[in-house]
Amino acid sequence: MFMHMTFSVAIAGASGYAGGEMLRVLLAHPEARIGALTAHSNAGTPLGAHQPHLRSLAGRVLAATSTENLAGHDVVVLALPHGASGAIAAELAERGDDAIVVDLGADHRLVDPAAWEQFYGSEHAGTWPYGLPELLHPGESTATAQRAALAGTRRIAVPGCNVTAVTLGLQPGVAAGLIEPQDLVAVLANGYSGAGRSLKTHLLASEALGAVQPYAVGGTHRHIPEIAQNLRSAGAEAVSISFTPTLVPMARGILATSTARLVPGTDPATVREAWEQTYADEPFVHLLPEGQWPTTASTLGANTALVQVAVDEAAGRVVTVTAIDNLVKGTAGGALQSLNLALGLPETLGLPLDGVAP
Ligand SMILES: NC(=O)C1=CN([C@@H]2O[C@H](COP(=O)(O)OP(=O)(O)OC[C@H]3O[C@@H](n4cnc5c(N)ncnc54)[C@H](OP(=O)(O)O)[C@@H]3O)[C@@H](O)[C@H]2O)C=CC1
Ligand SMILES: CC(=O)N[C@@H](CCC(=O)OP(=O)(O)O)C(=O)O
Repeated sequence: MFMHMTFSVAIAGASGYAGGEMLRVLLAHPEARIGALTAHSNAGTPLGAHQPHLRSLAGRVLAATSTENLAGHDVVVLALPHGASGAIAAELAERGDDAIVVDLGADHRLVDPAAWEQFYGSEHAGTWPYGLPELLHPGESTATAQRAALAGTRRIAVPGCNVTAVTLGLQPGVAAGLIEPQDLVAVLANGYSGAGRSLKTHLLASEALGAVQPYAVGGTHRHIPEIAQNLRSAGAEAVSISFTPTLVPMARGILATSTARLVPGTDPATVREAWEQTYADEPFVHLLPEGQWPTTASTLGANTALVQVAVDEAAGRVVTVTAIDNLVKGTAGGALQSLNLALGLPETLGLPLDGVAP
């Protein structure tokens, strides 16, 4: 039994996809009380004009994203383009606001400022505790490692959605020393909502439907240093990953297929055991029974990651597939899971384990 701990929460960027999903999961959380909802170009317009599926607050008028409007809450969630969240977080801190700040954007995820500058081309905002409770650390169980870093924290850097999928797929093999972290390949099928509402307003349905399109090819994607950082945390000395995302005609979902060179002589049963042990007690990361493969459709609306692993003995490689809903386990659900830990609430409180199908 836990003590009730009602908290007020403001969402900056409530007109966007990530902000809208954060609001949806928070509306189902028994302890959350929705405070300010803010936007940028859409400030002054009703929430229902942008999030028509969120009926309970459809008439709420969006305020401008400013520290004045965001101050005075227990929790502030930043669902803003990278750069904007770093600036607002710094202003809130300067003002002395003592809210827990949850950044859904990239600004505070990377530890290495040089990696930030190389991939984002701007000054690094800083590093916050990383909001992936299941992240492995060598020699520590998942129950104690990243969760200990998140318990009671006042700042949470929520992982990139692709990063969550690839990290959860590969980290058991890295931590157990069964795969070569310098020979990794990941290819992802991504739904369009991952690109954000405002980023691709020019896209025509006639171009998107019926086509699969690669993007950020050739080692340029901003999630590469973040994946490498996670796999180093899981025990890799150095990481080399070829990472290729593709856009597929679906609204939500990520299917990440990652392969890695198997350490020669490793028994396939040992591989399965490593993945099984890693996720045996995880509430939201589920290794499927042998022979069943994850699909994005079975994660929609849920804070669930479905994982499978197999050994391709002829190729000498491990193949692991992870499916998530990019907006739930990949963003808002993962954020709320970490926020529950920060607040001392049960980690699973208010979070959907079951999805929507068909
Ligand atoms: N979509 C996804 O699956 C994921 C997104 N994220 C991250 O979440 C953040 C938001 O992404 P997403 O919701 O997809 O993007 P959207 O384009 O859907 O929404 C962006 C939001 O930010 C506001 N905004 C735009 N420009 C500015 C600015 N200069 N200053 C302040 N606010 C601004 C917009 O307001 P307005 O509508 O009024 O212009 C809108 O509310 C990003 O950092 C993204 O990388 C992280 C993981 C996954
Ligand atoms: C389909 C699509 O474009 N997806 C985005 C996911 C963005 C994301 O996870 O957000 P951050 O910018 O917060 O890292 C991408 O691959 O860049």
